This record gives sequence, structure tokens and C-alpha cells, in this order.
Amino acid sequence: MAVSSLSLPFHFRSSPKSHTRRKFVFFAAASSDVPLLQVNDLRAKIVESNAEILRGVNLTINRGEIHAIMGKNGSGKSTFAKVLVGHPDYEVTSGSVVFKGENLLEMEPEERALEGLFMSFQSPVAIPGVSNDQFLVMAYNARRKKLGLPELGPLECFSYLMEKLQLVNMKPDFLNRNVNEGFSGGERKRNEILQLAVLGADLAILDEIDSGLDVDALRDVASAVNKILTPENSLLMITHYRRILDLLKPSHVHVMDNGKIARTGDLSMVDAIEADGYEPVSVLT
Ligand SMILES: Nc1ncnc2c1ncn2[C@@H]1O[C@H](COP(=O)(O)OP(=O)(O)OP(=O)(O)O)[C@@H](O)[C@H]1O
Repeated sequence: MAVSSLSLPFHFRSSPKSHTRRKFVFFAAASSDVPLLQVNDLRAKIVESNAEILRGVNLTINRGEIHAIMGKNGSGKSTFAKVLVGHPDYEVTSGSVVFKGENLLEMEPEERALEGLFMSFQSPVAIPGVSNDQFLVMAYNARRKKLGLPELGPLECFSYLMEKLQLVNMKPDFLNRNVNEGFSGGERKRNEILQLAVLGADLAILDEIDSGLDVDALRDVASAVNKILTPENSLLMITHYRRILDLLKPSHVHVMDNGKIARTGDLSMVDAIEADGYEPVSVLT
């Protein structure tokens, strides 16, 4: 099976829109003084209904930073994440997103993944008929190819996957099962982190990775994510809960309200949210 038919870990295909060339490329992209992700005044609507959901999002993420987005239900957090990875349900109407110096919005979803943008979904889907190890090996070798590295053979792949399984504390038999098929909610979340550990990423977006996890699973997931993070990569997580924030210690906490980032602070802002709700911190500053 070709990797393109598996669509990497995003579980959706490229949009049928024609692939236009990128409008601009900054050749200083690898330099650490260029933001890893720069989002400017991003607006997006739902294709089917034309309803505008993102109403001017601004966000800058540098390498080595951990960002958290919180906010009321329905404020647009998941939509923002899905727009970043190119989900076909949404259309960007204005604004820009520059990732590693390139125009992200003109890349197909698969290309975004190969460039090092990873997203774990709130409800990871099952892929019937495709085993976890088959999926991981194909996706990982596609990423290695993109990075100019030789593909790994079956034996090398096996030992690489075993090492990553240990990192997320998953049993080896999960490799033989079909992707997410019959997995419990918590196992699906762990499996998302396994995918991240295997593929690596410049920017990992974790959408409510903590929801539905028991305390031990949450600790395992946070510990694995902490081991994956380096000064060269970054994390953007969406959450409603303090516990994962205490484990991953974001440098920046944002509150999204009505399709915009209304407030940015540090972990101390979460105390205020827990005490008084979102209203006091949801005023655009
Ligand atoms: N594909 C879609 N079709 C219809 N409505 C959508 C779609 N995607 C998002 N929406 C709507 O857009 C709004 C924002 O949804 P989104 O999932 O981004 O919110 P959220 O901040 O992540 O919420 P939660 O905290 O509940 O997960 C909601 O009103 C939602 O119903």
C-alpha cells in the first residue's frame, strides 16, 4: 500500500483543490531566530455552511516552546488546530500561516505532515485492515525519505518501534492490531503519542490528549511527551484541565474566545481561570 493512500497520521486526504506554488520562502527558516510557526490574522470558515469560526487568530511559536490553548467549549480551539493541518472541512478566508519559513496554507495535508507538523485528534479514528506496525513503518519511512535519510529495513524498524513502545509504556501486541481498531479511548490516546514518538515532529499539536485518560495513563503520556521534546521542537496543546499543564509546564497559556486568542499569559493565569471561569480573562487585550 502506498503511503499516500494511508495519508500519514492525519486520517484524511488532500483537498481536491489544485496545488498552487508557495508564494514565499524564507531561506533563513532553519535559523532559531525565525519563529517555527507564525500565524497572522487567520480567518477560516466551515466549507459546508460558510459559518466563520476563526476570526483573526494571531500566534507565534518559537522552537523549544510549549504553548497551551484553553477556552470555552465551541470557542474554536479544535478548528484552529485542524485548519493548521489542512482539514478539508474548513477554508481559510484570510490571514497567513508560516511554518519553518514556508507558507503552510499552500501545502497539502500530507506535505504538512512530512514537513514535521503532527496532530493528535480529540477522537482518533480507526483504520480497518491496516496494522499499527505497517502504518507506523510506512509513515516513518516516508518522513525519513523527506529528510533525506535512507529507509529503515524490517529489522531496524522493529527495534526502533520497540524502543518507542517502551517510551509510551504500550504492550508490543498493539503493533499487530489494526490502527485504533477496538482500542479503548485511553489506548487510542496512547497510540497517538506512539505515532508522535515514532515520526518525530517540529511542531506537535495535541488536541485534548488528556481527556479520558486515567491518572497513570496521563502520567505515561506526559512523561513520553517530555522525552520527545527538545530545544528544537515545540508543542501546542489544547486542554481544559490543569493536571496536564502541571506535568508539561507550558511557557505560554492562551485563552481562545469566539475564534480569537483573547489573552496570553503563563501558568499562573490557569489559577484565575479555575477560580473565576473564562469570563474575566476572555477580554481582548
Ligand atoms: N465541521 C464542522 N461542522 C459544523 N460545525 C462545526 C464544524 N467544526 C466546528 N464547528 C463548530 O465550530 C465551533 C467551534 O468548534 P471547535 O470544535 O473548534 O470548538 P472547541 O473550542 O474545540 O470546543 P471544545 O472545547 O468543546 O472541544 C462550534 O460551534 C462547532 O460546532
